[in-house]
Amino acid sequence: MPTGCYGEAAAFVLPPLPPMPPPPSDVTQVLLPLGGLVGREVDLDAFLQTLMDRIAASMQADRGTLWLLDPARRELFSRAAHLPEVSQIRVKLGQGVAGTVAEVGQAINVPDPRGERRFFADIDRMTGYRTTSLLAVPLRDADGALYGVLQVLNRRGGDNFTAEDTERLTAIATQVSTALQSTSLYQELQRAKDQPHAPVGYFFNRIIGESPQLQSIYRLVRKAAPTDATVLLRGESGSGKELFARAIHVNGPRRDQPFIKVDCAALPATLIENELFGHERGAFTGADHRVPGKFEAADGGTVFIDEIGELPLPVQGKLLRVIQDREFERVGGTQAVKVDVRIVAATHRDLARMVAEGRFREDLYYRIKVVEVVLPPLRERGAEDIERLARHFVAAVARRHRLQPPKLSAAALERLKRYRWPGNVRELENCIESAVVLCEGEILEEHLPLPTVDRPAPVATALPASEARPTGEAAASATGEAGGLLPLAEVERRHILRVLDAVKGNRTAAARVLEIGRNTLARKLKEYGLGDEA
Ligand SMILES: Nc1ncnc2c1ncn2[C@@H]1O[C@H](COP(=O)(O)OP(=O)(O)OP(=O)(O)O)[C@@H](O)[C@H]1O
Repeated sequence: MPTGCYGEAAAFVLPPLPPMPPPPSDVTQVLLPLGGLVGREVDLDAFLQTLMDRIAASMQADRGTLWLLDPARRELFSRAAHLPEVSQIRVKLGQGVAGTVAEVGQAINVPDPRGERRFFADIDRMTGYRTTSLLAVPLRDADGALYGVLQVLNRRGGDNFTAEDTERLTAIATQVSTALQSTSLYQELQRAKDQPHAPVGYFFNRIIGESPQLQSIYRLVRKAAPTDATVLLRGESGSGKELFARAIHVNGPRRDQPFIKVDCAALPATLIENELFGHERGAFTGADHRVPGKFEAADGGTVFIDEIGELPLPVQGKLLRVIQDREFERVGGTQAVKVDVRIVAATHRDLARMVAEGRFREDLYYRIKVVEVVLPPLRERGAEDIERLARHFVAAVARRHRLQPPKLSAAALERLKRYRWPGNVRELENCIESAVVLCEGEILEEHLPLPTVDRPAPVATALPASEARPTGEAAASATGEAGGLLPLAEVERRHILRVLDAVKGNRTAAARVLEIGRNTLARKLKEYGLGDEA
């Protein structure tokens, strides 16, 4: 189960949740509609969130948590929480109330956690939340095997949960189990049983996409993630390189250690070495104390080197040494510093060509591309993936801005599918965000901030995928409004402005798409009278 998507990608709008509905007399009234949601839902996170919101509301509880079992690590991990303060919590079996429920397989009702030996106060410390009452029941599959725990916290009005509440939550748990068993989440848990060493819970659930291209990437990433292999991610700007770099980290053995990103394109060449390796006191004027670099900060974890193609040649040599010998010297230092890091790198450039041109070290190139993952541009992932992503972003953005999720009109959807997305998923996300904020009720074609003239996708591109540059809308036409031919400088100006527009004014991303430096871009914008505000 690589993604948060499953089932038919049909139109999905969460029904509005009343702030505090009275407890329904019949449990089925709370959860019956959820069965219908499962088949239609396009975003697993959104589904689980709705589920927990409804359970908390129906139990008169302040919040609820869905815990799932990771059999390899003998741990429970929180998969969805009503108002979660931290993204994921893990507890050992037998630890805390939920861990005890998972171990003994029976419901536990804790009226007052203070002085309750099974209560695990660390969680409150972690979240800053004060638990005053707690009820947790086991989740079992159709065969009766325990695979999780359903928990609610702090009954409203300061009351304790009653024996009737325990019965009610147990009945809800049976229904939740039925609903969950038709999701890919449950299938992932089942798969984990056959692979006792593969930890679960670190799904690619934030990555949306089911196209064959993405499926083969999930397979590759699933194999590479649990190892320490260096991974090179290639793909256009906004195609999801960083997202996959994080997925590799959290699906691997270093997941509890730091993930540190260094963006070589965002730093002047002179500062990159300092950023990566740190410096000793006195290394240069103003260096009045020793500063550790990103490699030291990431010790035990992963360093994500974004836009590795921008790494100056001398720094490439130093990086090679880190990969080979796991050691380096700080700037201005002579003493070797040992580090234990995994390296994941990304680039939109054709590094093989840079090697041939002498701009990238061949030995480093082979060292970093032990596993190479090529992310397709969005336009090559097919209309269905665009639709899935669009629906996912509509729901996510509406949630983020506390708005009612609007519907996407058929014409708007068609438009999204035809557009060529030079800024890839990032551009789609930004486009949907602005449409969600501006529309009322329904996203219509006119809410989408896209160029008005859409051209059909070219049949084939003469460039290799890694080098393919945006065409279609992003490529400026050589003719002006009256059909007369334009001077080269004007074509360039229009093209730059269109790319900038496509990446929502993000200059770093625009410079990357245009394959020019940020400074060059800034200079050109100044020439166009756009100065710093562009
Ligand atoms: N498959 C996907 N599912 C959901 N969100 C995605 C997906 N791919 C990308 N995104 C989102 O799109 C945005 C851009 O992705 P990301 O930063 O990973 O791209 P990138 O290739 O690293 O871009 P750049 O080269 O410009 O740094 C992010 O907000 C990310 O969460």
